[in-house]
Amino acid sequence: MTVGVDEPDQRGRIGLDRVGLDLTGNPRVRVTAVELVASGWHVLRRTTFDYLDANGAVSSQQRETYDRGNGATILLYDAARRTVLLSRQFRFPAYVNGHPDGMLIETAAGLLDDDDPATAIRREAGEELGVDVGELQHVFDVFMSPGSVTEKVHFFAAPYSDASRTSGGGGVAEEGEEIDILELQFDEALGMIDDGRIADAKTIMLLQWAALRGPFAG
Ligand SMILES: Nc1nc2c(ncn2[C@@H]2O[C@H](COP(=O)(O)OP(=O)(O)O[C@H]3O[C@H](CO)[C@@H](O)[C@H](O)[C@@H]3O)[C@@H](O)[C@H]2O)c(=O)[nH]1
Ligand SMILES: [Mg+2]
Repeated sequence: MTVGVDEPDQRGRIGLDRVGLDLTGNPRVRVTAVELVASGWHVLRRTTFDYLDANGAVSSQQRETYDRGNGATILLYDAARRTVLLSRQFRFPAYVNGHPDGMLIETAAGLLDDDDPATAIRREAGEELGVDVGELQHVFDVFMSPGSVTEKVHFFAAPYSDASRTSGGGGVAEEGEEIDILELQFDEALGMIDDGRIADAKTIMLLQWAALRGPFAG
């Protein structure tokens, strides 16, 4: 028995070595082998596939992919007061790669786990920012790092108000989360992209969407 293959791992997963073998959407691609390189909190695979190029030649290629499941994120805004509600938390991968203290300012976000995107983002907005989200606006679905990471992130926006800030937020302590809640003027948040104080992709995308086509457009 191998954990994650035929015996559930710590997150209940099996069949981790079979993902991709049944793909049929692209007739130029035929997956021939999947190797589970590492299976920890997330999963690293090395996949071998035959690739038919534009000249008609077939080559065998390998790609490593990091699979952490899919995620969702949300911009919470108050259009009347021109504010947004963001989180700040320690992100080790950013810290180890040059961010001065690893304290990243982000839109609320989380992994879907077994939920659909809308359910997951309502859960995360409550856990992280203490907001009980009403009507949701779907913005777009994005592959954030398609050369190596499988993750697709579902983007949303929703209004918030004092009345919808129903709990303290702050994250789930048992999961090691410690999240500060930041309420910022929208124009200040945009300025923080320019000077690097906001350096998270999903957050920049949602703030720029809000300025271009969302609640602060025009
Ligand atoms: N023990 C352990 N815990 C981990 C590990 N990696 C993450 N965690 C924990 O797993 C939980 C994940 O929290 P979520 O809120 O569900 O996810 P997220 O990390 O905020 O992810 C969101 O932001 C990412 C970065 O922008 C997105 O990539 C992702 O899709 C999502 O939107 C956190 O408590 C985190 O500490 C690990 O390697 N080991
Ligand atoms: Mg999160």
